[in-house]
Amino acid sequence: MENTSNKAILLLEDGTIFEGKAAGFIGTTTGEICFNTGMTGYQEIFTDPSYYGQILVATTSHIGNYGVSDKEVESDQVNISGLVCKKFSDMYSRAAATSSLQEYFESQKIVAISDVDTRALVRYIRDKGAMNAIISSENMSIEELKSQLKEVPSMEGLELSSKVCTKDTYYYGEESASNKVAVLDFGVKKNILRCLAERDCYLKVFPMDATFEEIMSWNPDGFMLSNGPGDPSVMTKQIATVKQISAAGLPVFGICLGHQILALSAGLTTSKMFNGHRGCNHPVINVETGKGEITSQNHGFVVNMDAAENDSNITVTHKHLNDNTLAGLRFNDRAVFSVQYHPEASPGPHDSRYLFDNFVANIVKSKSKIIA
Ligand SMILES: NC(=O)CC[C@H](N)C(=O)O
Repeated sequence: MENTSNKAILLLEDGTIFEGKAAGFIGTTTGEICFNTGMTGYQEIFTDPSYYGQILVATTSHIGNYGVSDKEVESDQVNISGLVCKKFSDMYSRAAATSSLQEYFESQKIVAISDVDTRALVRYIRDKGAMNAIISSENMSIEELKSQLKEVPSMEGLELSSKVCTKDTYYYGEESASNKVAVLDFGVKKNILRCLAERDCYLKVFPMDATFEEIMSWNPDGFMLSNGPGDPSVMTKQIATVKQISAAGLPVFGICLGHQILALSAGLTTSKMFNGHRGCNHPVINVETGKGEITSQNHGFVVNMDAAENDSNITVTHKHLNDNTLAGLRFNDRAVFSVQYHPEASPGPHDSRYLFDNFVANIVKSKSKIIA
């Protein structure tokens, strides 16, 4: 059934329908539905590679009102598969903006639906848990959309990093910097690279299937394991490479998917959460210092707490204060640590930036030991 109005439909896997208005590119899109509670930073969210394959519901009521800017991207493309929002602004107001969100979505073929009761939708998903969904602004036949939706694979068991990670190695930062960090790219956010380069690090970014030998031949001083989309438990090859990396005796820092892969490489397990954590005001406690941190988060899987707490070589360093899930860990016998959240968060919060300082301090310490 062709759409002759500007109507759009959001259909959830369990048959629930939300109606709204077409925004962005006119078309049909599918993915796992999730919600982000951040009040700002929509362009950084849309371009975060960890959102690949997901339909995002923005709980903040205005999207598009400050336009988009070439400088506020976490990667070179929009990675969400679609957007659901309340008000999709036709107008934007900001001197630094380079175009409107509508133009940006049209150019990247991103389908959106606006004028949805996002409060009701989020409450619904929160009660029912993560599920797949389809948005269409071109086809109004519920039966056709239902059969298209049935073909969409579940996020559980899905490897998605290969869709977004670099295909070729590249360098980032100043070659004259004091520290060489090898970044294993599972879908890295640009701000992770910026945070390291700002701290006197020269980076070589490797594709996710790079071997340990290839990475070591660059002679790095430390390793960054990046964020990324999909289910970490099926990334067998990367888990094995990370096991070799963490045994190399050099400092390692893992963020989000990198944290999960590091945990799996140590024999811990991960599970799919009923609802993920996505927003920029997630409270975490640093168990070792007793200090609270407000963090930006975006994850749908989590490292299981019990096995981590019972592992004699692992210390759980951070916990999420809303649900007590594992938010950070370190190895007891080496300078290897990781967090489930985003210390590189842009536009913020910046409470956890100290983790980059700790990582670089570990590198400096490890180099001085090697020289001594
Ligand atoms: N931001 C990330 O790296 C996300 C990790 C993983 N894909 C998850 O959803 O839990």
